[in-house]
Amino acid sequence: FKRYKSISPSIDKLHSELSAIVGKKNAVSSLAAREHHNHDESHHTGGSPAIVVWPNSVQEVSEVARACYLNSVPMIPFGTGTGLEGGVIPKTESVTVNLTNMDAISDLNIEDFDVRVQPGVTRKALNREIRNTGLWFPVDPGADASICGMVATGASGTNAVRYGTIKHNVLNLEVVLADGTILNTGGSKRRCRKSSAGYNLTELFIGSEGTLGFITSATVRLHGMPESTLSAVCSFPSVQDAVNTSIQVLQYSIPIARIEFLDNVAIKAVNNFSKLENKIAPTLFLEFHGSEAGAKEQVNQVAEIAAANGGTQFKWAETVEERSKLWQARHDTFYALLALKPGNKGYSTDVCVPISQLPAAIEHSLSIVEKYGILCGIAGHVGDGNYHCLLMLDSDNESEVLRAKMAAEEIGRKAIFLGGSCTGEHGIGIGKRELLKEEVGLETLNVMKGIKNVLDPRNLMNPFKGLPEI
Ligand SMILES: Cc1cc2c(cc1C)N(C[C@H](O)[C@H](O)[C@H](O)COP(=O)(O)OP(=O)(O)OC[C@H]1O[C@@H](n3cnc4c(N)ncnc43)[C@H](O)[C@@H]1O)c1[nH]c(=O)[nH]c(=O)c1N2
Ligand SMILES: CC(C)CC(=O)C(=O)O
Ligand SMILES: [Mn+2]
Repeated sequence: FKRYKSISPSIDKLHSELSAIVGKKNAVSSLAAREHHNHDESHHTGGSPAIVVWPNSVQEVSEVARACYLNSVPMIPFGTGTGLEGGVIPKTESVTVNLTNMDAISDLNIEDFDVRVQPGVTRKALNREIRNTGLWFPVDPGADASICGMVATGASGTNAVRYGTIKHNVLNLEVVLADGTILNTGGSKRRCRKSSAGYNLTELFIGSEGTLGFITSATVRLHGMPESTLSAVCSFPSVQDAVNTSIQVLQYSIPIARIEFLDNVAIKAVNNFSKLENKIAPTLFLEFHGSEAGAKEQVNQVAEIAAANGGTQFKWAETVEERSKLWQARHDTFYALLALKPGNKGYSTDVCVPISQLPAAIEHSLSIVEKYGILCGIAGHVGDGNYHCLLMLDSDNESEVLRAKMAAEEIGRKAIFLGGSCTGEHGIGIGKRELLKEEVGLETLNVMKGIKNVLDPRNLMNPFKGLPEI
């Protein structure tokens, strides 16, 4: 294989130092390793890392960080590479730290509903491991992402309306800073539901996108498995009718577990891709959790609201297999939409607005994609006010790439105008750094910069991501 040829001699020196820490086979600069770590699932592009390392323990992560710090070489944490904002893509000569070798699940406290996971543990692996305990970890970004990666991006998914986002499900984090310092954000061994002790460093690291340090373990909350689960699909005469239904469900405080919106384009795509036969219309995918009586009561209330908004009768997923097929189809919406234009890349927006502003925001988004002539499907976690316009683009077509970028920016800006955010769950990454400035304002951005400066004074943790240059 071709080894990486660095422009700076310090990279060769660093490679020897890293090999001494993690072992020769875990410090690699082969083309295959570099290319495996030069992309995520987004349309974003950039360079490849100079070296990829696979540490096996928090002590090794700390020593790796120390070596990079002393050689002033940037570091990029790598989870499972399912991110949608280019967060793992090097923008300068860097070392990528792949954390998947650290895959221990420990400290499972069934009575307290909590567990500790290292960065190599994905949400599906955790749920497999605890399946006989009656507990589960509900945060589900569709992809089988690492839980620490989900912490790093501030992820959520289809269950957030009932169980909260990752932010609501983290109790403590173990973190390694750029200079190798190891700390626990809530203090060592802390795993209580509440704490008012000092600044909330745990939340500081949630959504930090690898720019403040490595998350080397997360203590997360678990939930009791519902006694009864019912899933259904309901279609509506218009986008407004579907969205109004979800707003009213929330206004009536119905504890719905999932309420997901798909527009006509997205429904057509998932029908083709996942062999479903849904009516081509604005649609809600719904799920109800509770006791048998409780879930049925929710169903009756939501059915009444849906009918008042012109919704069809619920089409039920009757068996466990049908239910998982339905939700797999929802999780595959990204790939289903891409299959509409083979060879295209997907550019996903991720705005989140106060739920009352959803109809105006979606209507505006549709007018924007029409204005720029971009094929787009919409999928949304409407119960959270969060939706994605998945813009399909031919990355060789410069005009289309530019138009998609302008459309995404206008959609993000409108959400900010409506009191919302340019990103509900995917993060800032490479593409939304300017929008972050508009969203939080210069004063707040300056405080963020100050925090970054304290934790990473040499700007070595995942530079050119998240915060814009001021
Ligand atoms: C089909 C499909 C569908 C979805 C999604 C993806 C795909 C492919 N996602 C996005 C994605 O799954 C989500 O952002 C995950 O949290 C990324 O986790 P990875 O482990 O893959 O992080 P990945 O390796 O991609 O890294 C992402 C960022 O986090 C940093 N990072 C990763 N691990 C770290 C660690 N241990 N310490 C410090 N920094 C770390 C990286 O440096 C990078 O900046 C999503 N998301 C979502 O919230 N809701 C959704 O509905 C979906 N849906
Ligand atoms: C590309 C996006 C549509 C992925 C996502 O976040 C989702 O499906 O909810
Ligand atoms: Mn999503």
